[in-house]
Amino acid sequence: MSRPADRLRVAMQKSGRLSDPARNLLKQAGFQFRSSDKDQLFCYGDGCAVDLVLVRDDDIPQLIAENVCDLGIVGRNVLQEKALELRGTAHAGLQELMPLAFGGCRLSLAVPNGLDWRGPSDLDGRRIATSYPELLGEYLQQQGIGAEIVALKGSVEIAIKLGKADAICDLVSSGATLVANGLKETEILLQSEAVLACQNTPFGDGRDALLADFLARIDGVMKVQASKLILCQTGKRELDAVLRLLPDAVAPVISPVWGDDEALNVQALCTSAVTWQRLEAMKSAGARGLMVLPVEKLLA
Ligand SMILES: Nc1ncnc2c1ncn2[C@@H]1O[C@H](COP(=O)(O)OP(=O)(O)OP(=O)(O)O)[C@@H](O)[C@H]1O
Ligand SMILES: O=P(O)(O)OC[C@H]1O[C@H](OP(=O)(O)OP(=O)(O)O)[C@H](O)[C@@H]1O
Ligand SMILES: [Mg+2]
Repeated sequence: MSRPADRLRVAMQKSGRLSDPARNLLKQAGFQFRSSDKDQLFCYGDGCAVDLVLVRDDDIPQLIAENVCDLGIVGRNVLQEKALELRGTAHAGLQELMPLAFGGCRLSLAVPNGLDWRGPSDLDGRRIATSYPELLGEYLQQQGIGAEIVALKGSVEIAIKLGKADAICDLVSSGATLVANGLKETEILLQSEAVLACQNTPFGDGRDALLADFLARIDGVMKVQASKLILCQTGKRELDAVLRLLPDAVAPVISPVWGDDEALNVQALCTSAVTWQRLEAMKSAGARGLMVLPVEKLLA
């Protein structure tokens, strides 16, 4: 099915963990839609050439692979599982364009608490329940482990109690579900988060320019989210030590303090986390009057 060359069609989860953050991201990037009703499954862009398709997250990679949608916001776990499934078919070629810093979780192996875990080879000849048979299969192959994969759509943790499996491979975030089921995490197969996905070949029409603009805006929002402006004062002798704690600062501005020849003002735009620990370290290094401000918009 061919897509109109003058509009981008973006697939995202209708309702679930990724829906609200994905909507917010598009909103922050200035994309608005004619309907904000969640039951409206196709939302036309309002004053922009981007339309939304709201679906189950599992369907997003296939919709992109089949050219029904141009882009998708989906977990890396779901994208990579589908990409492996489509390997060698006419619909291969899915790619991750950009991580989006929400929906963080990991795909992990877990075994009963009581089991003495020595390493992945303990799984040789065992049964492992999972909703990610492709990712698990690839891992087992790489590790040279001969285990049986028991594919389940959900509630994977119960498989051991039901006698269907000896271990599981499932998503973990807080770890509470594992604890509640008497399981312990043993190996991480994949660190996941929501990503922007598309095909790995250019559209070859007007959508390439639309995609470049779309990515520039999303990238701008991601940078603003990560950016903080730090303001402080320090002595001339302490300046180097303070700046060493700001390795991510983009061209810090250093200016004199009126009426104090020994003091300097420091203004630094930081692009990674500004934690309390970092501020305390700066204070110990000689920074005073530390202030951290959010950044609303950035135009490079
Ligand atoms: N604790 C978690 N458990 C599961 N997924 C998580 C977790 N934390 C983040 N995620 C991410 O959120 C994505 C969507 O999770 P959600 O539970 O909403 O999916 P779902 O139940 O399959 O939804 P759908 O109805 O769209 O199929 C996951 O694929 C994963 O990338
Ligand atoms: O480490 P935690 O924070 O406990 O999160 C992990 C759990 O969350 C997900 O299940 P979900 O609640 O989506 O149910 P489902 O697997 O049955 O869809 C996942 O499949 C795990 O069971
Ligand atoms: Mg799903």
